[in-house]
Amino acid sequence: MCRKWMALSSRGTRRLLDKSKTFHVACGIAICIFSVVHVSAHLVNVVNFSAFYSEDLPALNLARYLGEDPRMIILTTVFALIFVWIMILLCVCVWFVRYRLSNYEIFWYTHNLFIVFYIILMVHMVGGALKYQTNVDTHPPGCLRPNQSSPELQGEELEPGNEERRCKEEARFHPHYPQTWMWVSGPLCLYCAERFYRYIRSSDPVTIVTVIRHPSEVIEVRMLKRDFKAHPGQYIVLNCPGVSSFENHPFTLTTVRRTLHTTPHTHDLSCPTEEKETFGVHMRVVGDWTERFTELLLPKTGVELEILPMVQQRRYPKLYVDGPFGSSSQEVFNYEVSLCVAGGIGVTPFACVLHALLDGWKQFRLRRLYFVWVCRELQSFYWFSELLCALHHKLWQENRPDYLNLKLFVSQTEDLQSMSEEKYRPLSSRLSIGRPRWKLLFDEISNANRQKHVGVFCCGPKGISRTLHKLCNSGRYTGVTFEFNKESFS
Ligand SMILES: NC(=O)C1=CN([C@@H]2O[C@H](COP(=O)(O)OP(=O)(O)OC[C@H]3O[C@@H](n4cnc5c(N)ncnc54)[C@H](OP(=O)(O)O)[C@@H]3O)[C@@H](O)[C@H]2O)C=CC1
Ligand code: HEM
Repeated sequence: MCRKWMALSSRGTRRLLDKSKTFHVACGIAICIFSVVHVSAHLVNVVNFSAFYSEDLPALNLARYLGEDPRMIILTTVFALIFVWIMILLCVCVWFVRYRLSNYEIFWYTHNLFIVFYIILMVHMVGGALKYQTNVDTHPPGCLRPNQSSPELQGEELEPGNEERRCKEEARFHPHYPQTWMWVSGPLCLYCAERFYRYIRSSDPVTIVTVIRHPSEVIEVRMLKRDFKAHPGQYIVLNCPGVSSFENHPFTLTTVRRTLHTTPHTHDLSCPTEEKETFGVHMRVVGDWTERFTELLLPKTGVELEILPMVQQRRYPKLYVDGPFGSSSQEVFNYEVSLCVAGGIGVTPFACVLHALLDGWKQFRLRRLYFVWVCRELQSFYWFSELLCALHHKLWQENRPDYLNLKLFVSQTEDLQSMSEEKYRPLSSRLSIGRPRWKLLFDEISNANRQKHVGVFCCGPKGISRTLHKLCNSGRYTGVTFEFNKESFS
């Protein structure tokens, strides 16, 4: 979960760590499974301590007397109580993960109990229940005490020369040195350093400069922040205390830099591809956080577009930004051929990619981009219609019409209008009805790009990424390799 360190890592490491959250969940579940095994072993141990209470070696006992009720041992010894608490904390930590999407705060509060979990984990050996013998040489296991006779000799005295079987002194024991902290402290320090760095860096609020209401319940927020640097495809995490002090929501950067035209659909956009201090995100207003956030930004309905001169900054809500963090769509440029598939607002990670190409496509390894965008309504394409048309015209002017292979699909066909404005002809002529036929698309790409590695990037409803992931791994395309890169925070 050290997102910042990962954003600094090399491309190969980043690809490896791209599934960091999935890996974290797998580790979390493994921690739960092995904690159950570990605690069960302790419970069996507690029963053994009670059943095998030793009069000879009192230092080894945990029970106070033979046959003591194991439950009493658990409730009255520090070490046993500790592992009961660890399990309670772990169950709370994990149980509330299910509320992460519906009520982030419950998740966040309970999940941060991991700090207490780790502290107890590091000290849980201090009870000293498990010991090792410190004088095996002077009291070898099985040696005979002064008043003890050898069972084999039936009570007869040891003949001379056999004395070495006698114990030279009483057995001495010492609790094991607690080692848990050695295993846990490294990663924990790394994570604490990450959280501290993120806290410092996100502590000053951003300045909101523009809020735009787009069709299909999407708003765009443009912000200003000193020393903010980002690469195409990265994402930020927004926190608006006016909505919730602990909810942090990830949004991909779709940066704006220049002034807006009059209507909300046309704006000249550019992405953080050079020293820019402004950045922006598009967010679909679904769910309690985005709805409440939108009310704070645009309280009056019907306000389409609001650019306030800096001096007249309306009292927008305080907004804090954590990030930017790396994401897989940064890899789009590192393939010769890439396929970007966006479903609905899932287009946002690719908006930055398109901006970067508009700013200067020649600088990248990428030589051909297949861009497929599926939306429910025609209106949604207006979110980035200017950008798509600008890139299309630029590539035609620079005599590279084959660089961008654009396909738009509108899946809901009732009361369909067309994109009638002349300037959107490049889009309306590439618009199809219904969902894409993925196999046909992959056949087309594989026939046109023999012996190539094609980077497949997807952001949108899970159904799309599952279908594409399966196609990439289907092995049905000889002579071309499709490498799947999933984009998601959820
Ligand atoms: N960086 C990130 O991780 C981001 C992720 N997202 C995710 O992207 C998604 C986009 O949400 P939203 O805008 O509401 O998308 P929609 O639910 O509006 O769906 C977008 C389009 O995808 C189509 N679609 C859905 N499933 C398939 C499929 N299996 N094959 C082909 N087409 C399909 C839908 O067609 P139909 O109408 O026929 O269902 C629809 O036209 C969200 O799940 C969000 O979590 C969003 C932004 C950023
Ligand atoms: C001992 C067990 C666990 C510990 C110590 C732990 C710890 C953490 C930590 C430190 C974070 C990072 C929060 C951040 O920096 O944003 C985190 C996030 C997360 N954890 Fe766990 N976790 C545990 C178990 C689990 C399990 C079992 C699951 C799922 C089944 C899970 C799901 C998540 C998710 C989804 C996130 C991402 C939160 C976000 O990005 O908003 N965790 N966890």
